[in-house]
Amino acid sequence: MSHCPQGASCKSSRIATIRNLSVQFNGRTALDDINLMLEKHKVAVVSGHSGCGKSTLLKALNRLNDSDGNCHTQGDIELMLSSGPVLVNRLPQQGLPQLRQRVGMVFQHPQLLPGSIEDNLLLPLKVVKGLSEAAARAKIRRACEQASLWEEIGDRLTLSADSLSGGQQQRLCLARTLAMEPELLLLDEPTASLDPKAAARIEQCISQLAAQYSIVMVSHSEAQVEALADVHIQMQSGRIVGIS
Ligand SMILES: Nc1ncnc2c1ncn2[C@@H]1O[C@H](COP(=O)(O)OP(=O)(O)OP(=O)(O)O)[C@@H](O)[C@H]1O
Repeated sequence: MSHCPQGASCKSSRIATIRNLSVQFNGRTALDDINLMLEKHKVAVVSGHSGCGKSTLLKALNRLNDSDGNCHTQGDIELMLSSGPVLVNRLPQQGLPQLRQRVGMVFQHPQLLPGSIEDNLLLPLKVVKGLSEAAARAKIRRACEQASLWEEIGDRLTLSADSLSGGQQQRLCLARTLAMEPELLLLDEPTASLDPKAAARIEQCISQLAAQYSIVMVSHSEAQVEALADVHIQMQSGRIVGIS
């Protein structure tokens, strides 16, 4: 990744600038000429009908669409990270693990690794970040606290992650992502598979995290848009049709 030569760009209030972004899968358009600016430390909520391109837009920000060999992306995404500006679509393959640390993602359904709660928290820190066991352990409590999970799991870290409730599993995924210290947090319908009480816990976390992170979140819930969105991005058929 390129480094900012102490330029004003690092101090930009913008976390992402998307220019003329189009994405096709197998030649079919999923995103069509998206232009968008996202501000730092704001929550942008993306909504729109099923299949309109919301997840594709999120995944474009950390090049996750690339994992599908039939995906073709055009246009530019510039991220203003603490290390300097990064042109996402021009990063070589070997830059992607670092990009995905800086731009963390939580998916609709909890994506747990097989193993214990602490395995889930420690493994990415050790394998992806290359931290020692002690250094990795030092990070997990804070991440769990940020995800409002520590009180519930702090004394049972060695239990299987499968033993947690759906809402706890999703907050574990959030904690695992936060432990990697991302700058931009992508949340793809993080409450979709949860009951209202568990969803409310996650919403509470998100509103607290907003002070510290730049967040782009997909939601179908008008109440969530109302409660969480600094910016509401409405999509239709691969295009942005409203920003409010
Ligand atoms: N890996 C893929 N391979 C082929 N087509 C894909 C792939 N990912 C997405 N698409 C297609 O791109 C379009 C946009 O999909 P996307 O998942 O971004 O929609 P979405 O708005 O997030 O939908 P939902 O609300 O149902 O999750 C859809 O037509 C979808 O079928």
